[in-house]
Amino acid sequence: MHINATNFPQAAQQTILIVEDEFAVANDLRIILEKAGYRVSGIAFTIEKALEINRQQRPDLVLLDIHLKGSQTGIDLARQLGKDDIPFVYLSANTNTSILEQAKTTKPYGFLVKPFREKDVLVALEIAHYRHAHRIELQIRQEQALQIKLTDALSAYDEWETRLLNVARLFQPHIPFDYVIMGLGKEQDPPSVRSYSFFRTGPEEYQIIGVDTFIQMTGLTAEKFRQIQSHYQYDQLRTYNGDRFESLSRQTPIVQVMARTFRLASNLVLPLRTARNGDFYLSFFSRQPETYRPEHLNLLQRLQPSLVLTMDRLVAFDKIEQLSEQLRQENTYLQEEVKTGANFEEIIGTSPALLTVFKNIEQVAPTDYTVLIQGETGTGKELIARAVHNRSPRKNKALIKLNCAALAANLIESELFGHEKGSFTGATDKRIGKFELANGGTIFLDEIGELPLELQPKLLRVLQEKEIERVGGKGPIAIDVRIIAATNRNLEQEVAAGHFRLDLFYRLNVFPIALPPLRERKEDLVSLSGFFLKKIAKKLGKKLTGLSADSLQQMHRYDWPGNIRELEHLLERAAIMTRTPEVSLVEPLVGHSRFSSSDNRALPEVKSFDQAERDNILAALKRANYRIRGKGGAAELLNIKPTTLEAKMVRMNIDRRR
Ligand SMILES: Nc1ncnc2c1ncn2[C@@H]1O[C@H](COP(=O)(O)OP(=O)(O)OP(=O)(O)O)[C@@H](O)[C@H]1O
Repeated sequence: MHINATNFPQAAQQTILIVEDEFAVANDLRIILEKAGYRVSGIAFTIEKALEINRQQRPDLVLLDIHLKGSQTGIDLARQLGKDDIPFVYLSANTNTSILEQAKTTKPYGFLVKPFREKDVLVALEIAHYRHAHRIELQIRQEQALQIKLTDALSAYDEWETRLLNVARLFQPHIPFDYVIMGLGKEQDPPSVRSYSFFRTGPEEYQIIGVDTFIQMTGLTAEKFRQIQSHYQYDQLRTYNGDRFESLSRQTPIVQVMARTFRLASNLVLPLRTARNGDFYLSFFSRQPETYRPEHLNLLQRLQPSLVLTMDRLVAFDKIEQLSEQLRQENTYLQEEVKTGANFEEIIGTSPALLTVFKNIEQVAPTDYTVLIQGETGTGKELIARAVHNRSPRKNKALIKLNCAALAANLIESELFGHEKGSFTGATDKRIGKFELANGGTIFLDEIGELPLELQPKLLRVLQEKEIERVGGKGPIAIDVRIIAATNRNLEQEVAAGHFRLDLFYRLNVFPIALPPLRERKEDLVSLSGFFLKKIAKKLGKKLTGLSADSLQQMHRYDWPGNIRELEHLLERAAIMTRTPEVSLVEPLVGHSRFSSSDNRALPEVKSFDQAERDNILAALKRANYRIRGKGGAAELLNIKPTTLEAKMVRMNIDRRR
């Protein structure tokens, strides 16, 4: 095709400035342009010269070489041209990616790669002219497309991390950055949304910087990180270039640490304050000191309302999702509780020892203090825990019970703190742990003395930080849970023996309640027996009026090592056997009086505590024909819960099927 002014009708009115320090190239260009009907306002070898020519006559377009002699490059001139709204097309030979990236941010109207053909030049000018004439319309269309893509990326059915990484990718051509942080603000709610940051390692590659990686890279301690992170301000849409960035970094330790670690030199913050669901923000950082310009601010200002709406909606969905998951699991848990019949709360007794306990409950229930209930097995520790919960402001939320002795060693952590899908073999679904389930309510840690040593620091962390971390999770989740712990062991002795951490003991022992054994409140025997007989009569469908005088006398002489649970089981056995409404004990209660003997001549053999416990379990298993649960099972004979017995057997390596 022969090219002249007729093929490019707009050429006749156009004035072009050529900024090029290679004379031969500049001259070729001049010839091409003039032949096509353009007017060349001048050829400049330097930026200064170009500015001077422009002052005399404003060109319609500038052809601009990126590499120029002198300290300034074509990119510097491009910034000025952008401000003056003069369109320009870059001329470049082979250019490295970093220069090209920078050039792109100046929003050129085209690129011409040297060496170029005449036709390439004229077509590039034609397109530049068209784009400049329709730039507002084009800009609106591009922004709309970006807005739609951002909303799609944020709403995708993916993890937050993936969604936000895609958002970062979408922003890159418009808001250049080397490092970006995206996250929910200080009132972090719901816990599934957190801060995410991405470090650019290549044109399309990003490294995800999680909290752990960040801590590792910066050399901060977790504690210090938390502390300085909480001071980060992001409530204004602002750019920090050059000196302003340096002063920001001096005033804000977290920015200083990031700047040092990732060699950052400028920052642009976009706060996204949602009406209902906390504050979100995007913070872009660049290694160039003057990256962020008014046009970036303007673009973000225009995108801000739609991003705020999207975030508000998504976070609300997340909250609903989380609440319904909690409700679902709470429901399953409560159904199981109802089935096991452990849901009633009637504490029988008027003995002074028990009245002191009642006073303790009244005192501590309305507070949020951690309660430690200590008492022998079967004394009613769980009942007391329920009573504290039911009299507390948390009574309408769940009381979640966790038997620390009955946890399978490899699943304890996931049971307590939950896990993310795929975090270990067999974790096919996300699961909420007991702590999260108890959020807003109370968690009852039964048999706390049995908690394995290696798990104790984790529990301590929950108590101190009031946050948990799911197995395979992305970060801590804030929780609001009241703790009630119970044990039949002497925890101080356990601490002395090195089985229990002292710091955890102090953290739990905030408000101790000592539950007296039955032998110290025998005055309650009559009312307790009456209560249990009524319950048993209903269960068995038998008429039972009370206990025989002889049985009551025996019961008063007895020491009740298994306490109230033992009493309940004893009465149940007697009630099953009885043929009359008046119940008599099946076997006489003798030989268990551990503390009444003063016969020093025939002292019994003394075994270590562990050996005695083992022998006792073996004896019970043998007598129960190796049956653990149910009537006459080993657990009942030992007066402990079957789950506790099973856990003890695993720990002591006792085979359940002899
Ligand atoms: N004061 C009481 N009034 C009525 N029932 C009671 C009382 N104390 C305990 N019980 C009953 O005795 C049984 C054992 O109580 P619980 O399970 O609370 O004991 P525990 O101290 O938690 O035992 P363990 O140490 O074995 O866990 C339960 O069935 C409980 O309802």
